[in-house]
Amino acid sequence: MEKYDYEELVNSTQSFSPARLIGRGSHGSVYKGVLKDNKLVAIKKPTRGPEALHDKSKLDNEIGVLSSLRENPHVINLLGTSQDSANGKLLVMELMPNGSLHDLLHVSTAPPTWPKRVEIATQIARAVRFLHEGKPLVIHRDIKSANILFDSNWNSKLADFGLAVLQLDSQSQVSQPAGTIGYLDPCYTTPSKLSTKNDVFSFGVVLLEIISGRKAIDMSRVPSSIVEWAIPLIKDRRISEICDPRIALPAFMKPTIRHMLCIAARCVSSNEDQVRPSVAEIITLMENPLIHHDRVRFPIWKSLLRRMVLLKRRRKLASRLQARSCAATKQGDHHVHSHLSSGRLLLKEVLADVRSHK
Ligand SMILES: Nc1ncnc2c1ncn2[C@@H]1O[C@H](COP(=O)(O)OP(=O)(O)OP(=O)(O)O)[C@@H](O)[C@H]1O
Repeated sequence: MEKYDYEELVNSTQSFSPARLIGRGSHGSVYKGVLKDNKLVAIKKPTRGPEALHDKSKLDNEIGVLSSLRENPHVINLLGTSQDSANGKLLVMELMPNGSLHDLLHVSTAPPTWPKRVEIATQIARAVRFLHEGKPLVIHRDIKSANILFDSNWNSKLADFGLAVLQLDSQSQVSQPAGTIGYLDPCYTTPSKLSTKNDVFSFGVVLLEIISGRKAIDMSRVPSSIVEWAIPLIKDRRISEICDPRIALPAFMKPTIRHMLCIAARCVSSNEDQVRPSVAEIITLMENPLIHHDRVRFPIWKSLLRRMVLLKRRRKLASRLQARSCAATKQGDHHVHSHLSSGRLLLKEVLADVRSHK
């Protein structure tokens, strides 16, 4: 991890000018910086003012957690830090120029396509698995669409580790429950309830958000919570009512989206131990189509039914041709008979029949 000279960061952001401000979070402001070698970076600087002390500890925590992680394609990459006696620590990370998933879903006028939504969900799940299976294990505690950012190739990465906890850290057991309303696991009520399943709950909310295009909490609707709204609809299999109405769901995507909604419902279940899956299980479910219960059940029945119908038709046709063959033999029509007995005519007719019913 690089140690940046504070003056270089000042110059790279035109003295932290408002023109370079990307946005403000709860524990700092993020600026776009252009380093001497023209490399583009994002620089997080604690906010000044009465909340500065709190901001500083969150920023320190973010630096501590990010610097303990190996590089991962779906987790924001920490490039380095800088220290200034007056301004404290600054965090330098890769620049994510395409904004957040929150903006893509709720601000942009071009909502993502259905395959893109599935890709985003899969990439976030991979990021969470990396954190949960890593050494040390990390619980993010603030998985939400505003913390999922897009790089120049529109790949998603999980960012904002201000609330994250390292499970090996003895302090982690005493952290007070924290997160964002709407994404926060209702089972996480005391410090001792901290677990990876808290992140799974938040991931489930993000899945619902990705599929519906609805905000986690929307005060203009009843119910305002996406979980309360979506779960009864999923149970009643009213899938089309959940899907983002701004973009038509193609038929070929329906089984996948139905399957993803079933995963989301399990993620937000209050039965943490038996129903809520681990993120490893979520990825297995997402990546292995054989476990796509909904996806498999209907096509298998459909194709079995279709095969039975075709088999019946073939048998009928075969017996018709058999009858014609007998008649031709009786009448001495050897031309027709030779074709029929060699099976060529039979095969041709059967194929034509099958094709006409495809
Ligand atoms: N690496 C980055 N590249 C580009 N933009 C970023 C980067 N990191 C953060 N941002 C943007 O900077 C703003 C502030 O981010 P930050 O992570 O501090 O807070 P937040 O996620 O918005 O809020 P909170 O900390 O309250 O959860 C957000 O608009 C975010 O999208």
